[in-house]
Parts: sequence; structure tokens; C-alpha cells
Amino acid sequence: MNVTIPPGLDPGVRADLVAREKEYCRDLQRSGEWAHIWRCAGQYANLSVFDVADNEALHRILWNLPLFPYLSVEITPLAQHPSDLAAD
Ligand SMILES: O=C(O)CC1=CCC(=O)O1
Repeated sequence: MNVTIPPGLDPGVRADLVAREKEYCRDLQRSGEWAHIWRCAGQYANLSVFDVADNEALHRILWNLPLFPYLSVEITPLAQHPSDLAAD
């Protein structure tokens, strides 16, 4: 996810959006659907791993992100690799 918040956005609105985004993300981490989130070094972007039932669940999560209007999201579906020890 790449984040592009307009520089002219009211600072209070921006702070509220970022705070709500953090709480939303942490709730989904607690439920297990947002499995990992990493900051992409040097970028206002993150790399996240979701563990969801289906595409609709992923869409719901992304669509409801408070920062959704300011995100560009690239999605790569993942499957288990046969060499992964966890596959045994
Ligand atoms: O700061 C970001 O990368 C955007 C974001 C997604 C979830 C969150 O808490 O922040």
C-alpha cells in the first residue's frame, strides 16, 4: 500500500484518519486477518500480509480502511510453496 495524503489536508483531519487507521489495523491484527504489516523503508508505504477467507473479505477490509481514499494498493495472491517446512 502506497499512501498519498494531500499536503493541504487539514492537520486535524489527517491526525484523525491516521489514528483511526492504526486502530482499525490493530483490531484486524488481533482477529488474525491482518497477519503482518511492515513499513517499506524510506517510503510512506507498507507491505502487508492478510489471511482472509476469500476475495470479498479482503475487499471489505481494504475498502473500509480510513485512509482508503489516499491509498494505491497492489495485491499479490499467495499460495503455499512446496518447499516451505510448514507444508510438511
Ligand atoms: O502508514 C501506512 O502504511 C498506512 C497504514 C495501513 C495500516 C496502518 O496502520 O497504517
